[in-house]
This record gives sequence, structure tokens and C-alpha cells, in this order.
Amino acid sequence: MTMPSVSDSGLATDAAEGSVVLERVTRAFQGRRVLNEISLHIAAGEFVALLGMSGSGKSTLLRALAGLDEEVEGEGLIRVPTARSVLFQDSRLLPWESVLDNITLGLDGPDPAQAGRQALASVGLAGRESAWPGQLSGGEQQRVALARSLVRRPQLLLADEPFGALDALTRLKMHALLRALVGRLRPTVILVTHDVDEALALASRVLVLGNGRIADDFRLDLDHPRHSDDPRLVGYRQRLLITLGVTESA
Ligand SMILES: Nc1ncnc2c1ncn2[C@@H]1O[C@H](COP(=O)(O)OP(=O)(O)OP(=O)(O)O)[C@@H](O)[C@H]1O
Repeated sequence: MTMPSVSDSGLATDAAEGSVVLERVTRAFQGRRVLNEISLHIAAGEFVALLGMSGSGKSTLLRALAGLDEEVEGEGLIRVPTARSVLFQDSRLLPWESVLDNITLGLDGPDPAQAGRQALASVGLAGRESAWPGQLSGGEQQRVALARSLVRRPQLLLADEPFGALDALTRLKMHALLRALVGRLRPTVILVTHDVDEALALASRVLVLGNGRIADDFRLDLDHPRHSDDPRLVGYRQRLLITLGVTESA
């Protein structure tokens, strides 16, 4: 086993496993602890939906896991796979590069262009290689961003509201696509979402952040395809709405 490398901010990367470990991770802004000694273990292959009210620290936690935050404090340790990709709400494609070049930029391997074409086909956009990002719809741009992430074969896929800006129908299509791709490539996934139904449609485990802590953490005992009227799913939804403070408990 390779030893993880640890940076000054307590971020350790280890290519050997797809699991994620946080130990007493704290992040404060102007003295206010947005993440307050969070400890957590996520096993390889779990699909975690990260929920919480606006401002509860979801993006802060995701940025820390992505290695985009140099100021996670104190004694805390974060251990993540080296091979990780991040998806954001906006596709962050380079407008002056073709779709294919966006996917393959910086990609190693024997035939990056071929890998890029395959990735594009896997998101249903075969033939659009030489289009400019500006010629694609928002949903198509997010599919390119997904292809760009997955062509790198991440062990960990971090996604911050990736479907938040899409219309409801496109979002449902993206759910099906993501599920198919994740089912095939089996990365660990951490998906930040505001959408309780998105979490219930996709995740194998749900985490709720609140007051700097993990307010709830449970696994979904549900097969796919999932049906919104399944009594277990209805029960999970109710539990989440109560934890999030949207519904009063009975
Ligand atoms: N760079 C920063 N400087 C100061 N405060 C920040 C910074 N980044 C985040 N915060 C604060 O930390 C808190 C958590 O922000 P974060 O973006 O992680 O929340 P979130 O749960 O992702 O919210 P949303 O659902 O609205 O996107 C907020 O109160 C925010 O104002």
C-alpha cells in the first residue's frame, strides 16, 4: 500500500482506495465555525447525497474534499483518493476550446482523443466533438462536463449542485445518465444537492449538515428503479424534511 501524502492543510491523498475519511475537520470564517469538528467515513463505492439548508457548509465541505481549500484548520485530517473529479453547477467549459478539447485537456493515456470521443458518446453526444460549448444547451454542456470528469476515471466524484440550473425534465434525464455511468464506473460519489427528491432518487446514503455538524446520516435501503410512492421512500423523505426543518414532526 502506498503511504498517503499529507499537505499542511491536513489533506491526505491516497491512490489505493476510493474511501473518504474526515477526522475532526473544522473550518471557520471570521471566527464562525461552518464545519465544527466533523468526523466521517465514506466507503468506496458509496453514493452520498449531502443535504442541508442554505449556508450549512455543504460547498465548504466539498471544497475541502476537492483540495480547493487550503485553510481547513487545526488537528483535522481529510483523506481522499488522489483520482478525484469535481462537477459544479455551471459546466466551467472553456468557451474557446472545442467540446472534444474540453474533455481531453490535460488527459494522459495512449489515445486521449479516442477516450474523449468514447466519453462524449457515453453521455449521448457522439458527433458533437467539434462544436463550441456556446453552441450547446445548458443540459448538453453539463453532459460534456460529466464526460470530462468521468474520462479521468475518478475514484471519487465530487458534485456541487450539478443539475441545479437545469429544467426539471433535463434534470431527470441527467439523473438516469449519472446513475448509468456511476453504475458502470463505480466511483465513490458525494453529491451536494438542495433537492430532497434528487437525493432519494440517486443516493445510497444521505448526510445532512446543520449547525456545523452532521445532523443526520442514514443509508437508503432501496433498490433501483425507485418509486416515489414506495412507503420506505416516503418515510425517508419525511425524515429528511423534518431534519431540514421544513416539516414539523407528527
Ligand atoms: N470564502 C468565504 N468567506 C467568508 N464566508 C464564507 C466563505 N465561504 C463560505 N462562507 C460562509 O460559510 C457558510 C457556508 O457556506 P457554504 O457555501 O458552504 O454553504 P452551502 O451549504 O453550500 O450553501 P448553499 O446551499 O446556499 O450553496 C455561509 O454562511 C457562507 O457565508
